[in-house]
Amino acid sequence: MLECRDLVFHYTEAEPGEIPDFCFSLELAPGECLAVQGPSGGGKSTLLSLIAGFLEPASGWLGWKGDSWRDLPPWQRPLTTVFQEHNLFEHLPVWANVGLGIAPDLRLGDVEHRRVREGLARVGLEGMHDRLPGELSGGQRQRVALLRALLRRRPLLLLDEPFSGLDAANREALWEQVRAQQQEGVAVLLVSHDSEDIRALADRRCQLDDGRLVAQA
Ligand SMILES: Nc1ncnc2c1ncn2[C@@H]1O[C@H](COP(=O)(O)OP(=O)(O)OP(=O)(O)O)[C@@H](O)[C@H]1O
Repeated sequence: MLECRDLVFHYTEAEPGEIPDFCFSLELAPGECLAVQGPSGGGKSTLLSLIAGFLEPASGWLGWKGDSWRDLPPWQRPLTTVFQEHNLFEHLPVWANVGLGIAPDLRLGDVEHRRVREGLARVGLEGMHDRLPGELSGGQRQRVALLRALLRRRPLLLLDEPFSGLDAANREALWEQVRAQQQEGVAVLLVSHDSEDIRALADRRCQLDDGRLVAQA
C-alpha cells in the first residue's frame, strides 16, 4: 500500500501565494489504479515527483507498506515511472533502452533478449530493435519508455499521460499490458486528462484542486 499523509510541498523560488502550497494525501493498494486529473499547472507532476523522490516534501508522511520513504533515494524506491519526457538514452538502440528495464548493467542473456524481443512485438515495435531513439516517432518512443517500465516489474507504476498521442490499437495493447500488471498486484498511479484511459484502467479517480486531492465519484 502506498500512503501519502499531509505531504506538504512548495516551490521556494515562487512568490508567496503565486502557486498554492501542495498538501497531498492518498492511499493506493496493490493491484489498484488511481487516476489523478486536474488543470494544467495544478500539481500533478509535482505529486508524482514527490512520490518518486525527485522532490523533497517539507513535511508529512510518505511510505510503502508502513515503511517511510523519507530517507530513501529515488533509485531505492520500489517503483518505476513513465513521465511525459520519455527519458530514453539517445545513444542506445531500442533493444538496449528496453533491456535496461530488465538489467541496469545491460548484461542480457538469451532469455532476457527474448523478453525484449517479445515485448517489442507486443507493443508493435518488432522492426525497431536496432534503431536509435532519434529514428523513432513520438508515439514509438513512448511505447519504448512504457515497455521498459513494464519490464521492470516494480510494485508501483507512476504514469504521467502515458498514452497520449498513441493510436487506438496501440493504446488498447498498452492498456492490456498495464491491466496484466495490475492483476499481478502492481499498483498504478495514472495522471491523465483522457477519459478513455481513465475508464479503461482506473478503479478510482481524484481531482487536484488548489493543491489538494479531492476524491471523485
Ligand atoms: N521548478 C519549479 N519552480 C517553481 N514553480 C514550479 C516549478 N515546477 C513547477 N512549478 C509550478 O508548480 C505548479 C504545478 O506544476 P506541475 O508541473 O506539477 O503541474 P501539472 O499539473 O503537472 O501541469 P501540466 O498538466 O501542465 O503538466 C505550476 O504552477 C508550475 O508553474
